[in-house]
Amino acid sequence: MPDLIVEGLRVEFNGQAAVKDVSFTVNDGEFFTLLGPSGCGKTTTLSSIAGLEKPSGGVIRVGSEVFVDAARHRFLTPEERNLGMVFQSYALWPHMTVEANLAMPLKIRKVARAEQDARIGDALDQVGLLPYRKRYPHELSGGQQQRVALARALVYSPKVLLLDEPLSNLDAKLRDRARAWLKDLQQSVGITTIYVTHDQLEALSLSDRLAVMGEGEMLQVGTPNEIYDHPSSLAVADFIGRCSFFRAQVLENENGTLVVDLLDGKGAIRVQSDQQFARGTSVTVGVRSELLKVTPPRTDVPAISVNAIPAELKKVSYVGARYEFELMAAGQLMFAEGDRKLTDDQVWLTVPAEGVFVFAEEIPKEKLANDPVAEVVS
Ligand SMILES: Nc1ncnc2c1ncn2[C@@H]1O[C@H](COP(=O)(O)OP(=O)(O)OP(=O)(O)O)[C@@H](O)[C@H]1O
Repeated sequence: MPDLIVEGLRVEFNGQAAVKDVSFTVNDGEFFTLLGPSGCGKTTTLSSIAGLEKPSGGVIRVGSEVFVDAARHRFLTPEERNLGMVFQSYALWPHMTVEANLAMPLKIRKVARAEQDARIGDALDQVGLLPYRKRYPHELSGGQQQRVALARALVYSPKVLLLDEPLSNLDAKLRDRARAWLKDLQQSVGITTIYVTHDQLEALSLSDRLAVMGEGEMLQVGTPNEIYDHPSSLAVADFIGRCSFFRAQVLENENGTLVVDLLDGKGAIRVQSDQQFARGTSVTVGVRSELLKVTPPRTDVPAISVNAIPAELKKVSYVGARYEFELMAAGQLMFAEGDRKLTDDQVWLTVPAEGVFVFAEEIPKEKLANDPVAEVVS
């Protein structure tokens, strides 16, 4: 199956751009995810590929076939594109059996009766629902209905599969199982898939590559590891995983080691960075919560690490296998994790020298500790 190419996509609603100059390529057989907060333009991008929105700019191609070329006023209809689609609401026809639901797209495409039966059998087998072909949707669980919706999207061998938050109606446990099952199915069918979600766990676990979107733009495209370990901006680091941020100023920059002064007068920390910053540059240091270490006040931390700073423990949450901590340190609200409960108010927070991010960007105002949200949390 061919690659999908989106170039310079722009979509406007009432003169306002919901998608601005978005470009990406999805490789043959790849599971590619559009990830981002609500309203950032994921569904609009997917709908433009499906032919449900009419872009005002850009080109969309699958292999050599041009679906959209806005400058030339070329827009194929959804039917001409032959793409499989599954949305949040499965939209099965309630008065039709499972097999009748699957037969519908084949009838529309005028597939011969004998072939219809064979294809329906194959598609139901793929999703593990062959024995359920005579049932009606209300006789199936939510997860099973979701599988029928997927079988219906696969039954006519589409070029590309488009999935918009297809697991969001399932409860947490079922969702975990459905995620594993969906990945296996996609790999066994080998179909190029574009998946839309705002759930980062889903995106990281399912995708070969993903695109993080923000306010109608592409912020970063990469593998889950690239995006988690090397976010290109503060916004991406903040959206993926849980990150704490320190405002700092560069004191020294030698051989890949930065010494940065925390701006609340609590001292300096040393971090590794392959980026060059001039002395005096204002930077933001980002640290993943799982890398921040919290230790009780009795521990002689300064002897162990130069990167230990005093912190005030604000909140402890038990989340099963571990504890999550919210702390105030260096004038900022911080997030950390640990396997032991802590009860002291005053603790040490150790920042690792490696694996941190240094951005030449200011922390957005709403992230600062004195904003109303942070105050409510503390
Ligand atoms: N038909 C429409 N008319 C006007 N504005 C729209 C329309 N559809 C979407 N928008 C606006 O375009 C922007 C992008 O919407 P879109 O649905 O693509 O976001 P999303 O990232 O998929 O969000 P969510 O995760 O909440 O589904 C939003 O600001 C939305 O309000």
